[in-house]
Order: sequence, then C-alpha cells, then structure tokens
Amino acid sequence: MSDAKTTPTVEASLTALAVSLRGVTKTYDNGVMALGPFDLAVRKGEFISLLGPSGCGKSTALRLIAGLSAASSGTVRMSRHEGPAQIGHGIGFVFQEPTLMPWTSVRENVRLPLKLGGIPKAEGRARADAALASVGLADFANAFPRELSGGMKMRVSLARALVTDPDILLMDEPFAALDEITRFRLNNDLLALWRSLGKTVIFVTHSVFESVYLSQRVVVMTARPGRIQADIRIETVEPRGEEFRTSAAYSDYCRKVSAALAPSYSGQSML
Ligand SMILES: Nc1ncnc2c1ncn2[C@@H]1O[C@H](COP(=O)(O)OP(=O)(O)OP(=O)(O)O)[C@@H](O)[C@H]1O
Repeated sequence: MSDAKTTPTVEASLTALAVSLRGVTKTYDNGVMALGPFDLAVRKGEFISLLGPSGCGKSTALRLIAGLSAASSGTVRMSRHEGPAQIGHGIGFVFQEPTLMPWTSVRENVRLPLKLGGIPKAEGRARADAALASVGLADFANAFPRELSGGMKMRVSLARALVTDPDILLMDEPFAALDEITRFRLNNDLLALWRSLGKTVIFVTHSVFESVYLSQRVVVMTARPGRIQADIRIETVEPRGEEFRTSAAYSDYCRKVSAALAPSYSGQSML
C-alpha cells in the first residue's frame, strides 16, 4: 500500500476516537492506587461497558473522563481536545443514584444543567420537555420526584444527562438498584436511544449479563488498581432484543466474559 493511501486512513481512525486514555494512573491522597496503568480507546458512537469487581476503579475511570478528578499520570483525551471534557460540555453523567431535587418538578430537575449554563428559561423548558419525551416521560414533567417509581426516577436522571445534547454519555451502574423487569425495560430503552441519538456510551456495571446485552465491547478490568484484563467484542445482529437475550450466542458471550472476569474475583459470585 502506498503512503498516499495509508495516511488518510490513519487520520480517519484518530479523529473517530471519542475518548482515549493512555497510561493513566490514579492514586488518591490517602495513598490508594485505584487505577492503572489504564489504556482505553473508545470510538465515536460506540457503546462500551466497563466491568470489574467492586473497588477496581470503574467509577474512578469515569470521573477522570468527566473531568471530575485529575489523573496522577498519563493522558486523558476527549475527541480532538487535550484533557478531559466537563459535564454539560460534551459529557452527560448518569450516577448510581438519580440524585433528583425533591422540592421541585421533574421538568425543573431536567432543566438544571441548562439553567446552570445560562440557557433562557423558555428554551430550557422546551428542551427539558423534549428530553423527557425521549425517555418516555412526556406526561410527567409537572410531577415531583416523590411521585415516581425507581425506574422513572432513573429515566429523569437520564433525561437530565441528555438535555445538553452531550456527545458522550457516562453511566455509572445506573440500573443496579432496580428490579429485573424494570432493568430489562430500561436496557431496551437505552439501546433504542443509543441507536437513535448516536451518542458514545461508557457504561459501568457489575453485571456480566447486562454488559453483554448492551455493549459492542465489554472491557473487563482487573482488581485494584484497575487495568484492562480483556476487551471482548460482542458481535450480533442489530437491533438487539429479547431474541438475543435468549440466544446461544448470548450465553456463549456471557461465559466468555465471566471467564475473563474470574481471575479478578476471589471466590465471589461474578453474575
Ligand atoms: N475520593 C477518594 N479518596 C480515596 N479513595 C478513594 C476515593 N474514591 C475512590 N477511592 C478508592 O479507590 C478505589 C476505587 O474506587 P472506585 O469507586 O473507582 O471503584 P469501583 O470499581 O467503581 O467500585 P464499585 O464497583 O464498588 O462502585 C476503591 O478502593 C475506593 O475506596
């Protein structure tokens, strides 16, 4: 292959990256080395899961990407920019808890990032309503958080993360506290949103089943300090649905991911 043909291909692959972490380590002030060295490249529009044992540094990795915390060494790059992005500026973050303001309406909860960004009220309300509609909560804009189920609260949290139209959605075990049926439903709705919105998603989970169902790639981490144990591509017919969840291919992938995760656990259940 001539140089003339090679160069554009290399450039295309670099610009197609949404996030890249190179040689990243994180040691907290108390001396705990949480992460690394950790290397990860996520392409634009990709859906990846970070899977690993408790305390292996999954949340730390998300926080470094979100710019909520600084790496001790190594580089975190967002798209073409040097250094991490910020929540509300290209990044949406969905935390383990919905963390909604109980004293105000669902619409106002979703509007918050726009309000903080100085977006005029009318525009903010319209965008909040659109985000609520995208997560199936168009009729609940005036409700208060206390009136909602756990799954609905998580949908509000997702709408709040989407309202700024971020390129990258970071999700930290968002569905861990939900019952299985609600979790399956939210998994399907998240996949539908991902397909329609084209966001890059980095999803943290403890669940082998969930990671295989949702992701194009499952990145399995070692015990602390978290490094990459395996990077497993999940290839199947899209869009995914119940057929995939009950297929032999799904079971095979779950076995493969579990096997990669096994060394990181010492006798604990992995599923
Ligand atoms: N602010 C902090 N100060 C000191 N240590 C911290 C801090 N945040 C996290 N840690 C420690 O760093 C390690 C990694 O934590 P982190 O929350 O990133 O792991 P995790 O894989 O997301 O865990 P889990 O799956 O239980 O949520 C843990 O040992 C944790 O106690």
